[in-house]
Amino acid sequence: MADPVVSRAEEELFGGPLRYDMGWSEHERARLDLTMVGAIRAMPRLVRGTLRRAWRADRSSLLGVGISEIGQGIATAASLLAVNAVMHALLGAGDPVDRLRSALPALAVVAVVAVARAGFAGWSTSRAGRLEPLVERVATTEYLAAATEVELEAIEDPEFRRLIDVAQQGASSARRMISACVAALNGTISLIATAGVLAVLHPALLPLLLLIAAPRGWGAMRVAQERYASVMTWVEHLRASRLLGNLLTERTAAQEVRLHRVGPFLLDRYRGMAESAETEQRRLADGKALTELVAAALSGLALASTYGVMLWLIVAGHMELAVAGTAVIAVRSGSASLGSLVMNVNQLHEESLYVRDHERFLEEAARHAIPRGGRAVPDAVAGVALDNVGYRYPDRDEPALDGVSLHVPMGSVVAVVGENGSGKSTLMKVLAGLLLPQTGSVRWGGLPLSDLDRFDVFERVTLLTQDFERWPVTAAMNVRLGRPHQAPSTEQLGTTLDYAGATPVVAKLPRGTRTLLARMFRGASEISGGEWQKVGLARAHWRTETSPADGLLIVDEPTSALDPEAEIEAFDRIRRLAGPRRAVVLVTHRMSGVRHADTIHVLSRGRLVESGSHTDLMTADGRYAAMFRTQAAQYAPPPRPGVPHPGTPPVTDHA
Ligand SMILES: Nc1ncnc2c1ncn2[C@@H]1O[C@H](COP(=O)(O)OP(=O)(O)OP(=O)(O)O)[C@@H](O)[C@H]1O
Repeated sequence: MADPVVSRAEEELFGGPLRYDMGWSEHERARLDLTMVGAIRAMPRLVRGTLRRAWRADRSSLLGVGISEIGQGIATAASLLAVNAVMHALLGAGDPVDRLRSALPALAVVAVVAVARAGFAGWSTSRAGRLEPLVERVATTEYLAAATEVELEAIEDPEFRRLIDVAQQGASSARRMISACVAALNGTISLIATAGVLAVLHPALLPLLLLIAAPRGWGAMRVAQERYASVMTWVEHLRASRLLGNLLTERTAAQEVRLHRVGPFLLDRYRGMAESAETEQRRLADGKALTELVAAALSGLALASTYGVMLWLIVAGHMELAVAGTAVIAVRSGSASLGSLVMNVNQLHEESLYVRDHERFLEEAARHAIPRGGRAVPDAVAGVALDNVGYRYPDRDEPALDGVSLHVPMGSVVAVVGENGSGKSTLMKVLAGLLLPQTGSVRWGGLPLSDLDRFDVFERVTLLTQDFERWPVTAAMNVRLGRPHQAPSTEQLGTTLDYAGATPVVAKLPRGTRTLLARMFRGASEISGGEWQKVGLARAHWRTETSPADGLLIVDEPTSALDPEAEIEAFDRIRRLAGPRRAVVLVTHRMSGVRHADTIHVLSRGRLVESGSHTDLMTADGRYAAMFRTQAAQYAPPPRPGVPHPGTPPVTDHA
C-alpha cells in the first residue's frame, strides 16, 4: 500500500501525513494473514472467542441460535431431497396426471420444510437480536471497568492512550461478530447440507461447486483487503478532518472562529482534506469494480463448465434427467451459500481485528491495573513523608521530580510554589498516591505506600485541582461526586455550599441545586469559571467533611479564576480545613495565599530548593523572596522618575 498523498492542508496544519502508529500497525500485521486460507484457518479461534463472550452474556439465547441454525441446515437438506423426489416423479414414465399425483406428497414436504426453515430463521434472528446488545454491553463494561482501574501513569502514557482509543471500537465489533458468526454458521450448515445432497446425486458435482464459488471468494477477500489497507492508512486523516468540522461548530471555539476569521480558513483546509480522501474513495471504488468483474467472469465460466459437465453426464448416460434438475438447483443454492460464507468469514475476520484490539487492551489494562490488597492505612497517622522521591514521565528525558524529601504533618498547612513546569502538580499526584515514584518512597505514618492498600490511601485524600472535573450533572450532584456513595442531606448541602461561598451561585440558578450544569443539554445552565471553582471547593469540602480518618487535602491552583475578594476568602477557608486529623497541601502561584502556611517548599526543575516559613524564606532572601517581591511589586505604587524603587527585585533567571 503506497503512502497516502499528503494534502497541503494536512502538511500545513498537522506538519505531515497523519498515520496511526500503534493499533493500526497491529492491524497491518493481521492483514498479512488475510488470505482465504489464513481467514479460514483463523475461523475456529474467532468463533470460539465470540461464543465464549455470547455464552457469558446469555446462554439460553446462544443455545436458541445454535439449535435454529442446525434446524435450518436440516431443512435445507430435506428440501433438496424432497425436490429430488418431485423431479423423479415428474420426469418419470407414465400418465402426466398420475405423475403429478405421485409428486404431491414430496411437494407437500417441500412446502412444510420451507415453512419450518422460515420458522427456524425467524427464531435465530430473534435470539441473535437479544444476544447482540448483551454482548456489546458485556464488552463495553469490560472496557470501561478496565479503563477506570489502571494506574494514572498508564493513562498519561500516549501509547496506552492510543490503545484505549483503538480498543473503543471493539465492543461494537463484538456485537457485529455475533451476526457475522450466525451468518457464517448458517452458510456452513447450508453448504454442508447442499454438498451432502450433491455428493449423493453425483460425486463429480462437488468440486465443480467449489470452482464456481472460488472466484467470488477471491473477489470478496481482495476487496476487503483493499478496504482494510485504506482504512488503516486513512483513519487518522479522517479523524482529523472530522475534528476540523467539529471545531467549526463547537461553542468553545466559536469566538475565535468568528473574531480571528478562523472559520473560512479552516473550512478551506477541511475542503482540501476531504478532497484527498475522496480521491482515495474513487480509487477504491474503481478497484472494487474491476475485481468484481473479474470474479463474476471467472465464476460464470465455472458455472458454464459445470452445466457442460452435467450435459455430458446426461448424454453419456451417467446421470438421469431428474437428478440433473435437482443438481442445477443444488449447485445454484450451494454456490450462493459458499459465496456468502466467504463474505461472512471475511467480515468475521474484519471485526475480529477490532475485537483483538479490545482484548489486547484488556490484557494491557490488567497489567497496568492499580493492585488490589495491601495493608490498611492506620486510622491515625503522624503525617505523610516523601523521602528522596524521583519521578520521570514515560515520554520525557528529564525527571519531573528529582530527589524530593519533605514531610506533611497532620494538622499543618504546607504550601508548594515554583515556576511553571517545576513539578508541583506531579508532586501532588505522588502525594495523593496516584503516581508511584520510581525512586525513593512515600510513607503514611511510617508505612511505605508500596505496602498499603492504594484504594485505602485514595480514601484518605481529597484532591482539588485547577482543571477539576466539571461534571455534566446537577449542581447538587457536582458536590456529591466528592464522595459519590454518600448523598448529602439538604442541610449538609447548604452548609457545604455556604462554606465554599457557592450559595449565591446556586441561588441564581433556575432550579437551584437541581439545575443541570451542562450546556450540551436542553434546559441546562452554564456558570462562570470562578463560579465553577466555588462548586469545586464545595465538592472538596463535602469529601473532607465525610472523611472518617486522618487524611490529606490537596489543592492545586484552586483560586485562579476567583476575583480578589473571593480568592482571599477561599485561601482562608482552605486553611481552616486543616485540623488535627487533616493536613492541607496548597499549590499556587499567588504568593499572598501561601504566606500563612506553616511550611513553604520551593520547587525548581523538579528539585526542592528551599523550605521554611514565610519569615524564614524572606530572611534567607533566596528564590522564594524574589518571587514574593516580584508579585508584591505589581501592586506597589509606580516609582517616581529618578527615585530607585526598593520593592522591585533584580530579575533572576530561574531557568
Ligand atoms: N502527563 C505528562 N506527560 C509528560 N510530561 C509531563 C506530564 N505532565 C507534566 N509533564 C512534565 O513534567 C514537568 C513537571 O510538570 P508539572 O505539571 O508537575 O509542573 P507544575 O509545576 O505543576 O507546572 P505549572 O505551574 O505550569 O502547573 C514539566 O516539564 C511537564 O512538561
